Amino acid sequence: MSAVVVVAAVIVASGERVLAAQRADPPALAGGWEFPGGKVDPGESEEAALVRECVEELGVQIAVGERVGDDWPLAEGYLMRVYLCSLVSGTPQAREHLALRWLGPGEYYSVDWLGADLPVMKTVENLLLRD
Ligand SMILES: Nc1nc2c([nH]c(=O)n2[C@H]2C[C@H](O)[C@@H](COP(=O)(O)OP(=O)(O)OP(=O)(O)O)O2)c(=O)[nH]1
Repeated sequence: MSAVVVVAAVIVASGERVLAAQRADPPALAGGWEFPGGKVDPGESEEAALVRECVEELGVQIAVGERVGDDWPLAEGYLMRVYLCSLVSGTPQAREHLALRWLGPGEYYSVDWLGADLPVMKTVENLLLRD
C-alpha cells in the first residue's frame, strides 16, 4: 500500500509572516498548531488539494509555489508534502480550526507546533531568511 499523502500550505504574507492554524480535532492533536491542509483525494493533484483545503478550512484562494523540503514523515502510512503559498483573495477565517495566527519572524516558535511541523517551520524560516 502506498502512503497517504497529506499536503500542507505555508501561506506567506509580506515575505515573512506565516499563517499557523490550531487543530480542533482529533483529541490527540487538538490544540496543536499546524499548517492548513489535509489529505489528497484519489486522482487529485497536490496543488488542487491545497487549493481545495484552503477554501474549505480558511475561505481563501491561494497560489501554490515552491515545495518545502522532501517528504515529511507523519504517523505510519502517512507522509506530508509542504508548499509555500500566497494569498490570492480573501481573509483567512478559522472555519475548521480553533484559531489562526499570523506569525512574524520573532514569533515562529511562539505556538505549540505539532511534532511533524516543528522541523517544517525551521526549514521555512531558512527559506524565508534566504530571500
Ligand atoms: N493538514 C495538516 N495535517 C497535519 C499537519 N501536521 C500533521 O502532523 N498533520 C496530520 C494531522 C492529521 O493526522 C493528518 C491530516 O489530516 P487532516 O485531518 O488535516 O486531513 P483532512 O482535512 O483530509 O481530514 P478528513 O477529511 O480526513 O477529516 O496529518 C499539518 O501541518 N497540516
